[in-house]
Amino acid sequence: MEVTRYQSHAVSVIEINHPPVNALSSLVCQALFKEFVEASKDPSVEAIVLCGANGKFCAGADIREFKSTSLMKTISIEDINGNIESCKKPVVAAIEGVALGGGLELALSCHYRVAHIKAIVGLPEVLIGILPAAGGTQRLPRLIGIPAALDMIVRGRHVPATEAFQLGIVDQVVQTNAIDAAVHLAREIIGKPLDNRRLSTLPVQYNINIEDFFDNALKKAKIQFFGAQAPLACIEAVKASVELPFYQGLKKEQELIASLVTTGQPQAQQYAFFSERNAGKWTLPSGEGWDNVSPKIIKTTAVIGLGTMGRGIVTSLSKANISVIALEQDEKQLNQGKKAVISLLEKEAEKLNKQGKSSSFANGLGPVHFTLDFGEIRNVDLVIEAVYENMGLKKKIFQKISKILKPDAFLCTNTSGLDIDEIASVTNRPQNVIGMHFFSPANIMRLLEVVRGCYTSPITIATTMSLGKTLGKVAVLVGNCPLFVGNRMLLPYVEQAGYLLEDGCNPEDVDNALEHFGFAMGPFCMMDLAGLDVGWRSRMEKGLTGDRVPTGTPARQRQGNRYCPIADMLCELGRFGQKAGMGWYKYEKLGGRKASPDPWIRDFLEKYRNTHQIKSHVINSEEIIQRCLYVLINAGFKILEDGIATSPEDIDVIYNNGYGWPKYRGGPMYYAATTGLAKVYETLDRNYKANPDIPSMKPTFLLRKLVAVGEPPLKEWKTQLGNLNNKL
Ligand SMILES: CCC/C=C/C(=O)SCCNC(=O)CCNC(=O)[C@H](O)C(C)(C)COP(=O)([O-])OP(=O)([O-])OC[C@H]1O[C@@H](n2cnc3c(N)ncnc32)[C@H](O)[C@@H]1OP(=O)([O-])[O-]
Repeated sequence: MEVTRYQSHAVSVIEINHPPVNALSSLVCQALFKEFVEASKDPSVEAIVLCGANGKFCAGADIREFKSTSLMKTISIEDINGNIESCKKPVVAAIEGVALGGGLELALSCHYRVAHIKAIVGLPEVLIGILPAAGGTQRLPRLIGIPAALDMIVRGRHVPATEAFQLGIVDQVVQTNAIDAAVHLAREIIGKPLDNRRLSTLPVQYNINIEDFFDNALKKAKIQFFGAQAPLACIEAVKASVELPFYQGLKKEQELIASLVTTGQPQAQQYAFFSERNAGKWTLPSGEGWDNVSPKIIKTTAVIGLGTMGRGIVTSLSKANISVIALEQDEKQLNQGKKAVISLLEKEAEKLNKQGKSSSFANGLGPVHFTLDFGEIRNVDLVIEAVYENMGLKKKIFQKISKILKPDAFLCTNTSGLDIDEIASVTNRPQNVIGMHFFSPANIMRLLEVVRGCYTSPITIATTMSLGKTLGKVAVLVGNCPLFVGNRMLLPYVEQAGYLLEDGCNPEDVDNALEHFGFAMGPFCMMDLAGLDVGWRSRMEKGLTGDRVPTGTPARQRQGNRYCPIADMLCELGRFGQKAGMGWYKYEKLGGRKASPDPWIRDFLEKYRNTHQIKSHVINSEEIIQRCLYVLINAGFKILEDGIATSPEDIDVIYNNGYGWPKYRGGPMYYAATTGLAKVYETLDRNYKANPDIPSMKPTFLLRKLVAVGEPPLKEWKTQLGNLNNKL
């Protein structure tokens, strides 16, 4: 039964029961409508309470039912809302757990709302590419005013119960059972007037210049959410609450949602939503996986190395209230690390404070302990090594700690691309060794690549994936290969960006095209931020530049393939990016963030092209996007072929959460599917034939095969490979 009803004296309690989150599916809507009508007609019922089973009010419309072209149901959520709001008997919502999207819209149509202190409310539809189109954009501004409502709706913010009370969204916050409290309130208000509790009948109150306010909001949103259509539609809908009578406002919501669907963005964002949830459902070829391997509970941890990554990881663990011993090799670095962690934790506490939440670290370091003594980590459950990327150093540390730690402790390495098996091979428990590739800043970025080596046991995977979730990360299991998934795909993308400079572009042409596509940052801005010396050092280690390049090697060639040495040349001149005040761009000062195109670079590129007799040509944005993205996508197909990622969805989750890919485009593999695999294949094939010295352009076997079999849906791509390879 999706909806049940029972009576407590004169109060009828209607409970939504649709696990896991009581989403409003068509069946739930029909049942809710029916039960509500019956309760409202029943003469023995004098008041009604709406609630959700299993400690959750309702997470909104059932996203699984959204079809690509229509969001309509036989009975819409707004049909139910209208009925509730106009009911002559008082209706109280008892909010436990979550009241999100259609769930909050349902609660807003009730005459009163009681929330449990731990509940959260919000209208997060914007995050899945739509708007709160069941009256949310019309009722919320009438309840809490335009600025507060707009902020919640445009950002899709989750609001904790205490803040919801301050804003006036809920009438009571209780520490005990919210349903009992709602029933109690319902009894008290029987027979009392309800006219000013029906939000649709109230005027929207404001004392601001509405035209200016919405113009500014639109301008800001166009910058902040560049390219995304849903935030703009949300603003238009809230504006309609002021300009139009309530029922016309509802019509406007419907028009806006219908027009959003035609952009393809809701479909992409809903795909991203479910991909993210599926990423946690890892399964090995052996059948062992998330649903049959139990993780070990991790209570105590240690982090070795307090550089940028280590500090972020310590902060992350501490935020999750997991005890952590932070270890450094000398007093100076320990103190610097400690200062940095304190400052990060203070910022986190401030953030929580603003949300009305308390933190265990508000007045200090919470569960963090700093030490120079390896002996102190002896009894921890799990260690994360976060020293800099040097195989020799990492192996030394792993050898040492595997002798010290208790036998069942887990050993994790934070690396962005080193071989997990080589690191594991020096320990006395390779089955407990795993990669945890955090992204910088590690206390903020949501992505975590969990890297399985060939020895890693299922329980080590389960424990690390579960720890990732506890830390609030989106953990994705990947296989062990140089650079893993995200960075491996980035390599040909950055390489192409270099070739584009040789062929006639300036850095800003490439960045502008890709930022216009929706990336948070183009490749040259990204390199300036990360520091050009990082890639330079790695190329030196690989013998691509520096003393180890054999004499006589042509400047623009390595092992017979095309090579662009421009980044190396900038590094030789000390142009390391933001930290040097110059890189691909110039900056206002050392460490400055405001990039301006540098005439010096233009000059330099022109001379470079002359020296190498390169005929430049005008390159438009479309060519820039295709050249950079298609090689990145091609690398994604190779990763699937090699069994390094479980699915194209996992690759998209990695790009959406760690590489600034615009979520409204779903991710690179989803983008390839919507662009058309044949187009991607043909473009790559043509470009490869013209440039056989760029191997990353050669279409992969999987891409070719998928085109040959008629471009099956993304969910079926992996089945085309059979059991070719699986490193997971
Ligand atoms: C018509 C226009 C007006 C109305 C529009 C709307 O309401 S739009 C909606 C507006 N509402 C939202 O956007 C809310 C979206 N949801 C959330 O933000 C979070 O899921 C959460 C905070 C509710 C729970 O977080 P958590 O970390 O505790 O858990 P978790 O995230 O892992 O999810 C657990 C399971 O529930 C599933 N599932 C969840 N929600 C829905 C749904 N609405 N539908 C269907 N399924 C949903 C989820 O897929 C997963 O399934 P699985 O993999 O087990 O088969």
